[in-house]
Amino acid sequence: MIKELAKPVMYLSGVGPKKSELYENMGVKTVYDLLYHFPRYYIDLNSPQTIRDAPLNETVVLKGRVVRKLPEAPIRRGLSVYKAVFTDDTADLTIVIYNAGYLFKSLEVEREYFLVGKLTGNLIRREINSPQIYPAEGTDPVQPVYRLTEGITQNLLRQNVHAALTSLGAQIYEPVPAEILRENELCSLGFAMQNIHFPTDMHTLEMAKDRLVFDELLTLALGMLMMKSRCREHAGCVMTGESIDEYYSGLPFELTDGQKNAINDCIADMQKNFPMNRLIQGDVGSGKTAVAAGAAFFAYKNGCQTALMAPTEILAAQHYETLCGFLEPLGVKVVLLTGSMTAKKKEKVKAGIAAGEYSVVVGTHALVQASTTFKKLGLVITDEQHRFGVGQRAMLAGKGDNPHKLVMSATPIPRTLALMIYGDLDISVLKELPKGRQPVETYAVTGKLRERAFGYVKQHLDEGRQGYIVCPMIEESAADLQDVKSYAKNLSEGFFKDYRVGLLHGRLAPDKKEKVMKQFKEHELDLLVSTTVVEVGVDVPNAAIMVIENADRFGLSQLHQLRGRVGRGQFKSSCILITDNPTEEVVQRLKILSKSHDGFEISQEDLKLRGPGDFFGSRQHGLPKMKIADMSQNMDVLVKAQAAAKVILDKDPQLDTPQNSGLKELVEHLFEQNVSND
Ligand SMILES: Nc1ncnc2c1ncn2[C@@H]1O[C@H](COP(=O)(O)OP(=O)(O)OP(=O)(O)O)[C@@H](O)[C@H]1O
Repeated sequence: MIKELAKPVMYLSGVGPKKSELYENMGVKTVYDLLYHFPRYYIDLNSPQTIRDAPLNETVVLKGRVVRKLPEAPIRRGLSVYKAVFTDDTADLTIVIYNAGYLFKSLEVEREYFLVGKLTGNLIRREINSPQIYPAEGTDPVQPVYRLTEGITQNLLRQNVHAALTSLGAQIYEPVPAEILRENELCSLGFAMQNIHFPTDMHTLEMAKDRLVFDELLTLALGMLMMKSRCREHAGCVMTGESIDEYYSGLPFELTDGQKNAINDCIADMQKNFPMNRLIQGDVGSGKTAVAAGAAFFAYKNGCQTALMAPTEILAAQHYETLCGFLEPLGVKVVLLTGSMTAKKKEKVKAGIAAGEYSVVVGTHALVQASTTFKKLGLVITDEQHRFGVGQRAMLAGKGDNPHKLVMSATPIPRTLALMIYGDLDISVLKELPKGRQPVETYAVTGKLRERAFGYVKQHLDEGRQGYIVCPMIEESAADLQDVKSYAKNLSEGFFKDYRVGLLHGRLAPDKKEKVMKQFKEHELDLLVSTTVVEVGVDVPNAAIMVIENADRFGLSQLHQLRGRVGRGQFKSSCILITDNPTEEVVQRLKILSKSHDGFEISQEDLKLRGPGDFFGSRQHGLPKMKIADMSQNMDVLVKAQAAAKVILDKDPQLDTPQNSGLKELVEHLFEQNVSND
C-alpha cells in the first residue's frame, strides 16, 4: 500500500490527536481506514421535489429561497425557536429551527438553499423541522451520509475525507491489472474513491460502487483460491472413460436431466489430471444420492475405492442401504462403518477396507480415524459438508493420494455463499425434482388449531400414510429432553393412542435411533415424534404429513429441510407449522414457506431476513466480513471476480510479482483483519 494510505489519520489536516482518538472508536486508524469508511447512504440534491407536490410525513429534498425570517421566539430559558418562511414559487413552508441560532443567522433572505428533512403539517400550512440546509450554490449535488461516533459530525467527516483525497491527489495506487479493469468495464480506483464519497451524480456513484464491490470480491476470491491452490496439484487417480450404462439400466427409475448432467460433470472431472472438487447442490428430495452412487460406480470401474461420509449415524445407515440397493447387484461391495459398531466389527470392516475388499465405504466421522486406511481411495464424497469441520474433510481426503472430492449439499446454499465458502468449487445444480412429485402444501396456524392439525394427521394415518410431529427441542439439554419425552407420551397415550407412535431424539443411543428409524421405514410405526434429528436426508416416501411445533424458532431454510421429509413419494403431502407467537414478523416469515417451494428462493429470503452471519453461521467458515459487497446481491460480480482472480493467479500463483504487490496487500489486509476480529 502506498505510504500515504498507511499514515495515521492524525496527520491529516483538520484531524489531530483528539479527533484521531474519536476516529479510533469507529475503527478508523489510518487514511486507508478513513477512505474505506464508506457512506451509509446519499442525499441526492439533483432532483428536488416541489413544495406543492412533496409528500407529507416523509423525508423530502426541496430547493427554494428564504423569503422572510421571523423574530426569535424564546420558549423557556435556554431554549429558543427560530422560524423562516421558504418558497419555491409552487408553495410556501415554514422552516423551524430549535436553538441553533448560529444556523438561523447564517440563512440569507432571497438566497437559494436545498432543504432535506421531514415535511409535516397539512396542505395549507407546511412545516419542516430542523432540516439539513445546504446553499444551492457551491454544494456537491450528492451528499454522503456516514455512520458517526460521538464528537465526529457529518461535516467534519466530509472535510476529513476531502482532505485525505486531496492529499493523495491523483496518486491513489491502482492494484488491479489494467486488462482486468478494461474487460470488466471498471473505473480507476482514484475515480472510485472520489465518487464513492463525493459523487457528481448517481451514475458516477454506481460506477464507484461497481469498482469497489469488484475489488472486495476479487480480494476475497484471490484469498480463497490461494488457500486452495494445493487442490490443483495432480490427481492420485486419473480415471478413464469407462461406460456406466449398467448403472443407468439397473436403476428403478429414470434419472432426471439434472441428475444425468451432474453425473456427467463428475465423470468429466474425474478424467482430468487434477482432482475434482465439485458440489452437487439440489433441493430436498432431488435425488443427490443417485448422483453420488453414479460417481462411485465410475470410480469402481476404474479400480478405485469411494468413501462417503455422512453427518449422522441415521443418514450413514440410510445411504448405506440405498447404495447397496443401487450398486450391489452390479457386483460392487459396499460396507458401513460407524462409531457405534462394536470394536470387533469395526476392526473387521477396517481390515476389509485396507485390503481393498470393499469398493464403497459409507460411514460417519469414524471414517476419518487414524486407524482407517484405504487400499486405493479415489473419490471422497461428503454429505452435508457444512456440518463437517474443514479439518475433518481434509483428513478424509488425506487418506488417499489427492482423491477426487464430491460434496452433496441438501441445505440449499445460495450460490453466492457457496462460492464464498468453497471458493474454487464447481457446482452442479439439480434443478428439477423427480417426476410425479407434488409440492408440499404448507399452512401456518396458531396453537389454538393444534387439535385440528392433529385430526388432519389422523386422517392421513387412516389412509395408510405415515407422519412426523417435530417437537420443540432446540437445545439438547436434560430439561428439554424431559419435555420432549412427556410431549411424546401425552400424544401416544392421548390423541394418538390408537396408533403406533415412536420417539426419536439426539440423545438416544445410536443403536436405539437406528432401530426406531428402521421401524418407521418399515411402517412398523405410524407416527414419529422427533426433534430436528430428522432434518437432513431422512427418506421415507410413505410419510405424507408433518406438523412442526414452535415453527417460529427455526430459520426458513431449516423449516424447508424439515418439511422436505414429506412429499418424497407419489403421495400428496402437507406440512402444518404451529406457532404460539403469531407476531406480524413471524406470520410474514412463515407465509414465505406457504408460497414458495423452492429451496434456493427460500434461502435467499433467509439470507435477507437473517443476514449471512446467521445463515448457518457463515462466520464459522471463517469468511471475511464485507464492507461494501452484499452477498445476497452481488453474485454476478462474484463470478466475474473469480474469473479475474483465476487469470491473475495463473500467471502469478502467490502474487509475488511487483505489479501484484497491491493486490497481495489487500488480500493480507482482508484476511488478517477478519481473523483478528473473530
Ligand atoms: N429420478 C428419480 N425418479 C424417482 N425417484 C427418485 C429419482 N431420484 C431419486 N429418487 C428417489 O427420491 C428420493 C429422494 O432421493 P435422495 O434421498 O437421494 O434425495 P436427496 O437429494 O438426498 O434429498 P434430501 O436432501 O432431502 O435428503 C429417494 O427415495 C430416491 O430413491
